[in-house]
Amino acid sequence: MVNGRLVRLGNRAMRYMLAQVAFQWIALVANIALIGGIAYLFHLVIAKSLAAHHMAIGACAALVCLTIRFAATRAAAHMSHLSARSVKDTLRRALFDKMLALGPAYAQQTSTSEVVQVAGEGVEQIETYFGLYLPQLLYALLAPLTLFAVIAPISLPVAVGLIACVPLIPLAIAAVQTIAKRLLASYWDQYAELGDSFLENLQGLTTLKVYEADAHKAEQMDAEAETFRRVTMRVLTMQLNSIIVMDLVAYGGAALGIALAVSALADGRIGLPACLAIIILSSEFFIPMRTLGSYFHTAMNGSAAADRIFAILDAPEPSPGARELPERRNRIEIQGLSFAYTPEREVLHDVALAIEPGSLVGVAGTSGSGKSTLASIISGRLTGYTGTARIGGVDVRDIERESLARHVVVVPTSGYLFSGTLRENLLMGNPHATDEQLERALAQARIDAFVRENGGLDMPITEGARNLSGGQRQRLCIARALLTSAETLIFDEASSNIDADSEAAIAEVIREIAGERTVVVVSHRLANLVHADMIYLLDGGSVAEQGTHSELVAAHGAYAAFWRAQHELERNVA
Ligand SMILES: Nc1ncnc2c1ncn2[C@@H]1O[C@H](COP(=O)(O)OP(=O)(O)OP(=O)(O)O)[C@@H](O)[C@H]1O
Repeated sequence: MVNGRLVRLGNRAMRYMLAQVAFQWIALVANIALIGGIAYLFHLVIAKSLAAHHMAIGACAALVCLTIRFAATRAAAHMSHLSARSVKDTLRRALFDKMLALGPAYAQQTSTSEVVQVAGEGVEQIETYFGLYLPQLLYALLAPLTLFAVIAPISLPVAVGLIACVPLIPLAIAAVQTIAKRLLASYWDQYAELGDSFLENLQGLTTLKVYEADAHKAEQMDAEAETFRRVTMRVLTMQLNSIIVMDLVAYGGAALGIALAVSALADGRIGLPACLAIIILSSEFFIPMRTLGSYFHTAMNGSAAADRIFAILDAPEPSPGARELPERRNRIEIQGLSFAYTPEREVLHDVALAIEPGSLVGVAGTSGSGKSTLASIISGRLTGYTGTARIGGVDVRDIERESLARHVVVVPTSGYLFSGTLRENLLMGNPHATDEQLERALAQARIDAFVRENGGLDMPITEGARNLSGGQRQRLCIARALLTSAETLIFDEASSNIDADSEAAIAEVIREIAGERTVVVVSHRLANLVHADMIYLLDGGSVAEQGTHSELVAAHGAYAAFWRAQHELERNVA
């Protein structure tokens, strides 16, 4: 009934929870005092000794009790809010820290929609667990014991009869718990699946429209939504059924208490005022347990959401390196490097290569040969490799993350530009850059004229940079990369999918910056590598050939064959 790990995580909220229970208990005591007072006045009425001053004292006492009850109930609600807020804060912070700790490789451990779901809806569900369920669990233990202590001196058999029924509710809860756990795990699976499809279809909506596949995808999503609806209904049915069982126990128990009190009255063991007090208090006996039962289902949902959060929090993190790299002249050296995304298939085998500081190195190969994987290893995004990948003599895994990020910058096929102004996007490369430096980088990336004509550094960038062409976007990303002080720039197919002018401009930039910095160009298009000091040709995850362009062409091997084929194709197209 209690998720130990979740409770430990919400440790900070514990004092609010205890305060909440204390306030609930004070409200209960005020209620008991009020009922006791009413019973006493009733006793005076029966005894025909009720005087005016009794009425006045009674009214004052009732007012005090009601005020205390009201204030304590309000304070308990406030404590509930504080503990929920503290837990939400802790959980969201833990998830956020985890994402940062996983770094750029987080997508290998979890999906974006899963993180969004658990951090949003999942954490909200856990709020109920801490804000309502756990305090109620404590209160539901405390309240019957308190009432037992009050009723026992009046009538021990009635008190024993009432308290004997109380454990039936937790027993009913425990009975449904196993079913509920299985059902809720399936509920969250379906929910995450639906979220994944929704996000993917939304992101690919244009493609779906272009290929008129949206109707088919809509049907698939309808089917998934229907499965989710069914599992939601099963969860609700289970919850309603168990609430009925708990109601039967709660109201049956209260009825038993009333019956016992009336029979004690009939036998003359208690008087009418005591009987009246017991009748009112016997429902109080079960209300806390009954309320606990109704919170239980939301709490179970929160507990199931917590399991998903823990799965993310438990994802193995790349061990943080601590070594700083020297600012300049770092040689990149790879030896016996192998890597597999999944145990069944190795995508890099025994790769060996060296990249001299300030050189221009090309990595060529057909699609799927492992070029981007190699780039990701050098930039520290993939860490689960065997063999060595060293920068400046230090294994990439041992380099402190920020030092590595300062040293190696990857310009991917389509870099991300954020909505805002161009200046804001460029300053990500170097927050201290002056306008002059920004303009110089734009000029170096051959995009300055376009920027000048479109509002300069304050030109707006819309969401997803949709107001720019692919080539413009790419050149702006290159300008941003140039603003960094990174010694090594890796262009991973940075000029694919763009117009010929942009491609030529990017090739020129790359040649210009080589020498000042180390440049690695990953490209399946060999024309981009002609000027490289060294080219490595990957084939099926291994280095098949290496040398300069002219050496490789002269060798008449696989590179030469690719070169001739690409050359031929481009001439025919032209
Ligand atoms: N995240 C991943 N999970 C599993 N397999 C992957 C993943 N990324 C890449 N692969 C596989 O690893 C192999 C190498 O992929 P990689 O992207 O490094 O090739 P590439 O040479 O850069 O290809 P391209 O030129 O098409 O970009 C491919 O067979 C691919 O299917």
